[in-house]
Amino acid sequence: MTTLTITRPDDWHLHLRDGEQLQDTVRDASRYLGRALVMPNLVPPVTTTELANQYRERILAVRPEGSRFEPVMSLYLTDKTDPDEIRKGRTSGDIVACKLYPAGATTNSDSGVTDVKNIYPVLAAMQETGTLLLVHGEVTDSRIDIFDREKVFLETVLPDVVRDFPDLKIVLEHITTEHAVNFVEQAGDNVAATITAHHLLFNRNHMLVGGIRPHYYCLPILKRNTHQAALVRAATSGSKKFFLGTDSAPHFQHRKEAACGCAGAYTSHAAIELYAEVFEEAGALDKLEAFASHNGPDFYGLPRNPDTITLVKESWTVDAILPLGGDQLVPIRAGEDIGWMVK
Ligand SMILES: NC(=O)N[C@@H](CC(=O)O)C(=O)O
Ligand SMILES: [Zn+2]
Ligand SMILES: [Zn+2]
Repeated sequence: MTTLTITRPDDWHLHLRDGEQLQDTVRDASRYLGRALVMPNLVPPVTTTELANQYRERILAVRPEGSRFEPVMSLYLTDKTDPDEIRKGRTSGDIVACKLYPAGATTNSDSGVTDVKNIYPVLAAMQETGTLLLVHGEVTDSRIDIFDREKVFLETVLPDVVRDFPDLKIVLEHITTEHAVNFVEQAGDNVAATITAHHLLFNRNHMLVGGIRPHYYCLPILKRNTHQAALVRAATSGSKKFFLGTDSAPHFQHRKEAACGCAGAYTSHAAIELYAEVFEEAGALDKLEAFASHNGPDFYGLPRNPDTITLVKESWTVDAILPLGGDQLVPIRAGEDIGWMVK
């Protein structure tokens, strides 16, 4: 039996949602994660330390018995975010990062930032306090093709931010292109990226060949296979600039299997197992620990988890549907097998 023991992983990009959905998302997150950076795109968004603290309490309240899973909280930036709110969040100790959603770029981003220049005083406060900037890196200009939106963001928006805030720690979230890999590799040590399991496993053919498959639809959208290959190379390279962020984003089945379906893929039920498949396929299982458990906390300036988990090479079948707040969702790999299991 093949086993793999690694430092306990963290997920640096996770959507736990709220209300009745929380018990289901937190149960999956608690399976083996030490921590998760909890995304603030609730409705209404988590824009203040007070809202983040309340949200954190709601998450902790539904942790399964005995779980030590720790949510790490972030704030949602808007055109109106007050720089003092950043200082408050940092000194009160709990806010380690803020999320930049270009207005309209993705699920629940309507209150996002309309022009990055509007938040320059906020970015200055973040740089000063060591608060990380997490970026959904896509432009929203309707004239730009959806498959080019990440690339254009990297050409037209992010270079200014990197130049104007040389000490700001920036995480380019859920990268999907070779352009993003190159951008991050060429930037200084203050720039890193998260990579999802689904962008490593799939490309746009999985979503569009032989019928349109809404459960593969997420943002940034799956790209062509050459980009997928670049992501696998980056994740399995051993570079400290790339780390695990699932972007597991639950939506009800009926909201995805619809004429206008929601963006988001759910992988929390099997995330580390899916990453293990990718790393094994790439002949790089020895690099999984750095990607899943070391690079993230090192970049965030937080301690690595003190204990380990063990993965066993044993096949199991994913349920066709999973519960979500009294309704249901269709997870990635629904009804299919996965080759690794958490012991
Ligand atoms: N990734 C997605 O397609 N959706 C995310 C939002 C996001 O991370 O962009 C969601 O909240 O559903
Ligand atoms: Zn996003
Ligand atoms: Zn996300």
